[in-house]
Amino acid sequence: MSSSESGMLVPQSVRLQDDLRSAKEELTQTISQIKKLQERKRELDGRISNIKCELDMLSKGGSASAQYEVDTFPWSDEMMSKLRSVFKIEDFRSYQKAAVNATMNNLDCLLIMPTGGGKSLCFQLPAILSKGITLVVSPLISLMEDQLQSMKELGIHTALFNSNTSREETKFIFDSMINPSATLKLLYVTPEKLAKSKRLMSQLEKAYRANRFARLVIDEVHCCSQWGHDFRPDYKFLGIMKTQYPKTPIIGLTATATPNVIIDVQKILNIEGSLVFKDTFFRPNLKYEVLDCGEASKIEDIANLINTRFPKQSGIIYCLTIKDCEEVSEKLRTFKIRAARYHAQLEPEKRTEIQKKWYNNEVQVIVATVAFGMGINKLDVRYVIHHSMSKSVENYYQETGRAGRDGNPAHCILFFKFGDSFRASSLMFTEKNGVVNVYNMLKYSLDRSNCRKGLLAQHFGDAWELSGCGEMCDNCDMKSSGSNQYQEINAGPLLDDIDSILDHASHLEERMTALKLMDAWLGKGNKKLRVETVATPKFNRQTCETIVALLLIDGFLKEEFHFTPYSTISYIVAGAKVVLRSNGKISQDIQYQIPLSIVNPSKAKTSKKPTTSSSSVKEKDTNSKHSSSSSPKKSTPRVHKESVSSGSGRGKSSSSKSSDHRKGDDLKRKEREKSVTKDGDDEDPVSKKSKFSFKKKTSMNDSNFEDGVDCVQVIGKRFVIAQDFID
Ligand SMILES: Nc1ncnc2c1ncn2[C@@H]1O[C@H](COP(=O)(O)OP(=O)(O)OP(=O)(O)O)[C@@H](O)[C@H]1O
Repeated sequence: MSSSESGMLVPQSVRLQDDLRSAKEELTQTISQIKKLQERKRELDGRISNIKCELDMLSKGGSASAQYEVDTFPWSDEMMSKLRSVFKIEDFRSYQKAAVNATMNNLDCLLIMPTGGGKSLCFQLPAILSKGITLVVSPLISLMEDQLQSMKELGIHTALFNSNTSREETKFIFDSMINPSATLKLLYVTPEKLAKSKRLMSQLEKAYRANRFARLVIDEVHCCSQWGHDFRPDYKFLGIMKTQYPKTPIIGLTATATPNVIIDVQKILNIEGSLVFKDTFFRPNLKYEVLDCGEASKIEDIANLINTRFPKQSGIIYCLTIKDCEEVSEKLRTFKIRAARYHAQLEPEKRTEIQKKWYNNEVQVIVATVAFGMGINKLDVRYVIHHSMSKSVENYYQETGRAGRDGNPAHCILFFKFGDSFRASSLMFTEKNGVVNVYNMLKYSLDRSNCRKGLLAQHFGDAWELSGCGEMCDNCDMKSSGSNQYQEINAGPLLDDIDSILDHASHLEERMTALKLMDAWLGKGNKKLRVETVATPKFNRQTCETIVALLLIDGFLKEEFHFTPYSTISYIVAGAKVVLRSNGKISQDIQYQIPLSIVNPSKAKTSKKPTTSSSSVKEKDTNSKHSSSSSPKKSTPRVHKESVSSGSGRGKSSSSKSSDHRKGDDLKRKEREKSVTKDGDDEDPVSKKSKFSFKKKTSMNDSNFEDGVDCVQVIGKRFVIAQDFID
């Protein structure tokens, strides 16, 4: 029986009230834990389904290509002769012949080839070899117009059907679709037009009955899937085509599709089990680099980079928002660079004019949002620079793929700053998979040890040589020069500190932006947000920011997004894995490898890599052919390791807590292989490896988070930017 301080018996009702309160508290905690565990379950379910997709594709894809590489089909001779006489192409590139043969054999197939790989030939050649009409569904009118022009030059009769098509032209097209002696071979249409035009669908039915609907081509086929990065609702309509025209073969083309996107596309198009021809994503002439930068000198760094490494050479700079785009192009002009901006808010005529000037080299650099993209076929683009990271790895791959289409060396350079990740996630969180996509991109950007081409290959489920790309990315460059020294940091105890700060804030009913969190952790900013028992970490701000970013990616922390009337704000909260940790379900140790150049710049061995500071971007002449020819000999990487048991200065329970729940290395590794999601959606991470290392940025005093959060808040005041970004 309880008693009060005065020794009097506590009435039963008071005791029951106490019990009730305590039970309610426990219930609230339990509900919160269940919520987090459910979230984790969704993450794991997603990951499992993704792995199953990959396994499924591996088992199906294998032998398909070899079977269709042969020259014994009835059309083989004519195919080779038309390839040479009409297209003036001597021989096929890999997978082209197999894809042409498969579609000529009336089989449904998906062709995944890198940008500039030659996908168009795989339906244009069959179109002239087949009787009847090939319908090409393509997402952009400008892209269709380009193809129309090039088909005209090759003497292939092609038409485009859209809202501008005149009555006479429409009549001609519809007649040609059913007339056995018509010469029209290719008909281009947008998915929107196809979905809307009952007349076209009805005419297709007539053509089908007359055995004249030869083939359905779906360009940028990844747009069918909501898992993809460019989902277009009207692509879903294409699902009925197989039901309506079962004997007409479908060929879908894309440069970017992860295994689960491919499986999803097959389901949507009702062509499950179709052949999948998947070429390597490797573009040997592209060199990938990531440069850390501070906001202050970013544009100046880009200008210096262009003026020193790429004087007078043609390039593209991608920006996250229209405002960035305007600002960058304007500033570049002050550095005497002929730059022009390109975004969705410009009038179509203006956009065409800028594009033309760029094609003619009157404009050297196009500074663009994602609005500048599909169908860009300028061969001599020597560099694609990203002013901010892309919203997904798929976007990044597509955007960088516009470089070096002539096969000569070209550079893909990403200027990275953590704050950009928060800008991107705040813009993307309303999209399905939006935050996962941003984190995959963040992961790619942060990775300073694995081959970048390997990371891309892994993302797209492509086979990859573990030995790396041979100095065609900065990470392989670093390895070969022996300068990838790193320090191993156990972020487990640091996470305990961060968790305490977040807990404290939640008791105060304060939401923590990344900036507030960093400040409270580093003993700065609002005093009431600091936690007495949390000592200032021993690391500099950049190291701490890096650790927070890694904890976000690994699911120990999570972003939550809130709308205000003017902005969308990202707040940091504990992630699902924090509950698993405190229940001893996963190891308390979280090991990260962070380069000495960040953790301890004075100890870091100098890399041959350039940094972004204005003075140091003047680097080797890259006009030369592949850098491998001029690069120094490979040496065994000399890795300097320093182990740090805890970055926290306080004696808090961290180490004892760790040992209580310590699990095997295996479990730890497995846990780190899982990606973080916005609302439990699954996605396979860019890299399944958990070791990260990072290189020095321009200024140690820069606060990346500060910039990022500010931008997030400002962005909301300019809704048009979010619109453009999505556009
Ligand atoms: N077998 C070949 N040999 C030589 N050149 C080829 C071959 N196949 C295609 N090409 C050329 O390669 C260039 C790129 O082809 P295409 O535009 O079809 O690429 P793509 O895969 O559609 O690229 P994107 O995804 O960027 O649209 C074109 O100039 C085309 O003529």
